[in-house]
Amino acid sequence: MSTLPQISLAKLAADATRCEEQQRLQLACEEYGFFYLEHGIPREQIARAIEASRRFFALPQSTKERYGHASQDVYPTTARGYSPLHGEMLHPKAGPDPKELFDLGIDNEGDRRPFAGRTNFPDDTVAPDFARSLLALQATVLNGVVPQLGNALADLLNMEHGWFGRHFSPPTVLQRVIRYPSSGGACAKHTDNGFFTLLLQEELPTRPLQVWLNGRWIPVPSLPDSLVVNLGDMLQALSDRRFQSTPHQVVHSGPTDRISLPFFIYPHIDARLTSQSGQHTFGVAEMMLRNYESIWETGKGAGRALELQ
Ligand SMILES: O=C(O)CCC(=O)C(=O)O
Ligand SMILES: [Fe+2]
Repeated sequence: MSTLPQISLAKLAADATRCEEQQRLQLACEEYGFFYLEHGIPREQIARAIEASRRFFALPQSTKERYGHASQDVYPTTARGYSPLHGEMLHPKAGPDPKELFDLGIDNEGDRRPFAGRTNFPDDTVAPDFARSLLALQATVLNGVVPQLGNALADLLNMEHGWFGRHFSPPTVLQRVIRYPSSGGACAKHTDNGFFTLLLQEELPTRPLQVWLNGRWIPVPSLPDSLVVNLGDMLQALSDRRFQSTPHQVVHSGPTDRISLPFFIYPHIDARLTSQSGQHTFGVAEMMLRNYESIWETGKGAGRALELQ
């Protein structure tokens, strides 16, 4: 059993249930900052991306490193490609995380803005179906989940009609594939810096993802046909701290390694947003670049990591 709220996209969409589901969503955002979302994404599509990712991570280290940050042609280069075990540090006290990962985004050729442009992927001869299955999953998530949830959140913030479409067309997307080794994988405590994160995780007997709520760590097991949503620092700022960007961590060991597929959703890269009260204004590119500098250059960790014990 899980103690996190469960929200249904279908109920948010249907006239008969929308109002009640919006109220439940509001409570989830204000009290938890974390909830399950029943999504309707075909199970086979998720399984296909996880299988292809497992095959990629099983390649020789030297092959995977051909697709590392140095090979990527986006700014910053740390926003794309392969990062080995202990490559990223989310909290300085914990040190580099025992996990390996591959980052991609919206594959828009020729876009030279920060966090945009094409990923240097292994092709099908090297990692069969890796790029295709991940980009197909991205299309499903961007069409079938992001606008529906984004509009519901904008309504709760009393933003004007069309606000979400105006500031998220297209969103900035950092899509990640993570492998936590069975011998002990982890992702240190942090908050996510973006608007919201959608996490698809494998169903495992263990409960590696944990959320910091009311002074203790609460496990967030995978539930069938649901993804986990957590709110990020940008949404917390935009709601004048009414919505919570909740600290979380991963501690994994078990019979198998663990693959997780987070989608970090940010507004349009050129957007400048002002909170409901007018108290907080921030530029998206500027805030994202500051977070990347904190993780990859100054070693201060992700999101509000330094504020956390
Ligand atoms: O792998 C997970 O379950 C969560 C990872 C996470 O929190 C992150 O990468 O920001
Ligand atoms: Fe996170």
